[in-house]
Order: sequence, then structure tokens, then C-alpha cells
Amino acid sequence: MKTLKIAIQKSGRLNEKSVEILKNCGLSFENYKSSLISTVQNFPLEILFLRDDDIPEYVQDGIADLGIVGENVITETKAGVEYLQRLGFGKCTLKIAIQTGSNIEKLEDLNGKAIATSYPVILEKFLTEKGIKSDIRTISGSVEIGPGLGLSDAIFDIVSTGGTLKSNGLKPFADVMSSEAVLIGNKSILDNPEVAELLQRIRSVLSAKSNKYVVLNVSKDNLQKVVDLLPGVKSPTIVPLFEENWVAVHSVIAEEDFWDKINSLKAAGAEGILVMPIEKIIT
Ligand SMILES: Nc1ncnc2c1ncn2[C@@H]1O[C@H](COP(=O)(O)OP(=O)(O)OP(=O)(O)O)[C@@H](O)[C@H]1O
Ligand SMILES: O=P(O)(O)OC[C@H]1O[C@H](OP(=O)(O)OP(=O)(O)O)[C@H](O)[C@@H]1O
Ligand SMILES: [Mg+2]
Repeated sequence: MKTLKIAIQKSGRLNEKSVEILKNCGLSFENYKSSLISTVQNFPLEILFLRDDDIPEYVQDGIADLGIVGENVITETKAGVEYLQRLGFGKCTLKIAIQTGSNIEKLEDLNGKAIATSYPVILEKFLTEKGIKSDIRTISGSVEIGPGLGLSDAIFDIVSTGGTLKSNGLKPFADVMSSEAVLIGNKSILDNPEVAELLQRIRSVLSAKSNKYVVLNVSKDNLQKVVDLLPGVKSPTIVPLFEENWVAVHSVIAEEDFWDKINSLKAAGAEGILVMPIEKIIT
């Protein structure tokens, strides 16, 4: 049985979180900056360290079975791969941006205008859908200096904080697509048991990250009100306290509405609320 291969970014914005999620799955491997391939000691897997632009095609062509790469790169390369799991990091938006003093006001104003970008495929698809014909200028990087140098009237690029736009006298004009890091797979490995195992581990790490373990004290008179607020993984654990008529409640709460939940629990009579991170949740 050939050893599974996963391709991740060698260096750049996705490398750290890609390595972290694999380590959190219990995989032990070296991540030397100089190495292009690393063998996992305790799981039948090899890790290929690549430029992110190459990952979708490595997976599409079966050179790598799996990959971790931004959705923007998958769309730009039009690679035929399976999206196995969105990973929640590397979040960004691909936007059209114009100069702060530009007279471009509506999408139609982009007709005949020059737009500089590293993502011509995504831009072309968007403009065609909108019935707009622009002059797309493809450049590999530092796209934001284009308008200032008179190279283009607008740009199409990744935006996260908006800092790069601002520092180049640009402002967002139209959102085209949102992107985050995705675990992708070659269509031929979807029923591979090791892939299923790795996917379960990744999902258990992601689920743990989006939840917190909570322990609190409450009198029995208020217990039902508190339990009604705690869906938990199955149902809350109730442990009697030494003090009469008081119990400790153990449960799991979602990160996303954490503070609202904490305030509701306090209002329902919960006291001494302890909150702890969870390493994995295996359902
Ligand atoms: N500013 C950002 N904020 C959040 N995510 C980003 C940002 N810039 C890029 N990304 C995401 O991270 C991915 C990798 O970005 P990075 O800048 O490391 O790519 P790169 O310069 O093309 O690296 P490589 O040398 O691997 O080609 C992008 O494709 C995108 O999905
Ligand atoms: O909205 P912001 O938070 O400013 O991020 C957007 C910038 O981030 C990326 O560049 P990066 O910094 O990764 O450098 P690169 O162009 O070399 O990839 C992207 O190409 C934008 O230029
Ligand atoms: Mg790249």
C-alpha cells in the first residue's frame, strides 16, 4: 500500500497553522525549513512542503493525495479536487479595489478599465458574470502599487485587514469571493481508511477549538434553569457538592456565543464558573 502524501505550504501564511493542525492530530514529524519532504513517524503519511500555488494540481494529478491550501488558489487553478474540510484559518476576501479619489462609482464603470491582479481566472469569471469587459493585467505580486504607478485603474487582490490597500491609497470597491484554508483530496482516495482516520482527527481538533469545557456550582433550586442553558456534548454531568442542596455542573459550551452564555448562566444562579480549553472532541 503506497504511503499517503499530504502537501502543505512550505513557507508563508498557511505554513504555521497547517503544521499546527497536523501536530494537534498527534502526528510526529520534523518541520525543517530546508526540507521539502518529511516522513510522519507514527502514521503512514509523508508531508510535502510546496509553494501554495502548486498544491491544487499536485492533488488533482495524484502526486499528493491530500493538500492544505487557500480556496482562492484552488479556484484560480480550477483544479479538480474534493473539498474535504474547511479549516478556519487563512481567512481573507478577494476584492476589487480602486484609488481613494477614483471616479469609478458602479461596477459598470469598470468597462474598458485596466485591472491589475494575480488572480485573473477568478476576476475574469466575476466580470463575465456581471457582463463587464475590462483589461485584466496579470502580475505575480505587489499588485497594490499598480494604480499609483499608472499601470492600472484598479486592482483585484487578497484583503484581510485592509492595511495594504490603505497604505497604497486604495479603497475596497467590490467583494468577489471569501477564502479560507481547505483540506482537499484527490478523488481516488475518498474511501481510503487512513484518510478517514486523519479526517476524523482533524475534525476532532477543529471541534475542540470551537468549544470550551465549563464547570460551575449551582443550588438545586436553580439547577433546571442552568441545565436548560447547557446543551453539552450529550447532557451535563451533575456532581453533588459537600454542601447540602448544591451541585457542580460539568458541560461544553460553544466559543461563538461564549460570553452571552456565561452571562445567562450567572443570571440563572451559576457561581464559581471555571472555563478550560478542550484538546479534542471525538463524537
Ligand atoms: N493577508 C492575508 N490574510 C489572510 N490570509 C491570507 C492573506 N494573504 C494570503 N492569505 C491566504 O494565505 C495563502 C498563502 O498566502 P501567501 O502570501 O503565503 O502566499 P504566497 O505569497 O503565494 O506564498 P507561496 O510562496 O507559497 O506562493 C493565500 O493564498 C491566501 O489563501
Ligand atoms: O489586507 P492586509 O491584511 O493588508 O493583507 C493583504 C495583503 O496580504 C497578502 O500579501 P502578503 O503580506 O502575504 O505578501 P505577499 O504579497 O508577498 O504574499 C496579499 O497579497 C495582500 O497584499
Ligand atoms: Mg503563492
